[in-house]
Amino acid sequence: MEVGPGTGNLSMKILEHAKKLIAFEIDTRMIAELKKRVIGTPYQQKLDVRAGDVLRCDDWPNFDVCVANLPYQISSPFVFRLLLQRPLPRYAVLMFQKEFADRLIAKPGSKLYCRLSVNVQLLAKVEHLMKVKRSEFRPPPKVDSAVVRIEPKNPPPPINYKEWDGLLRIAFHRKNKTLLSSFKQNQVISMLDKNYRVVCSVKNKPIPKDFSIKDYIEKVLTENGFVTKRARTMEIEDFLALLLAFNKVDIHFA
Ligand SMILES: C[S@@+](CC[C@H](N)C(=O)[O-])C[C@H]1O[C@@H](n2cnc3c(N)ncnc32)[C@H](O)[C@@H]1O
Repeated sequence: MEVGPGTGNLSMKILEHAKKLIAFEIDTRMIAELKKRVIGTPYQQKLDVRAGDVLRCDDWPNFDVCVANLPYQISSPFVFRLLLQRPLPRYAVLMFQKEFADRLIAKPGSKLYCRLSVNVQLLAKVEHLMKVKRSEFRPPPKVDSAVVRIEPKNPPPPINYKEWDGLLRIAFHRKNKTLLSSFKQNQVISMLDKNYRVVCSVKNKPIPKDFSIKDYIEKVLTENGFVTKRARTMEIEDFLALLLAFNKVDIHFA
């Protein structure tokens, strides 16, 4: 599958090697151009062009490899849509704006390490393949690009993704602060208090009169060695351990 065949040569190159290419394209002129290129050639049978917004298409067809020269504004939703695809594709080779690619592959301790890095690396192995300088294009765009290989982990980790992302949002809100300070924000406290009370009422678990979610959270962080940890240096395994520690005592993020 390719997103946006456009007038570039990417689709033609894929058609040389692929058994079949399903290409999504939003621009009708691009669709006409691509169809014109294959008409009467052996590639015509291999090509299936789907008109419309790839992100609005609810049922992507099954595919094993995805190759796309993406419009950069849809990079993030496209990657997550790809990682939610079932059955999982074997891998994707995608071109992104360089800064976005750098965040995808960033490791703990790097300035660029962020929620995006952790979320994608939880679900996939991400590898930088090559830089593509702006001067390689005519006319040159304003930004450099990079090609990245994304190989989804199969099977995917058994995790409640909403819970996971809820935890990361708090931890990365200020990624240089300690977790203790991130979890002491009023908004965070009131959200976690609300969630805790819902869980307790569902479980018929009594809540002591002098209960303080703030103290409860601090206790979990302390007992599990997370009080002074900072999101920017935490490994995926650390976040998984933290989520487990919170969930064990009925603190939930979604
Ligand atoms: C960066 S160009 C790549 C063109 C071509 N693949 C190439 O390599 O030369 C991105 C293409 O994606 C198309 N496009 C933009 N947003 C899209 C969307 N949401 N769904 C499908 N195609 C889209 C644009 O019309 C454009 O043709």
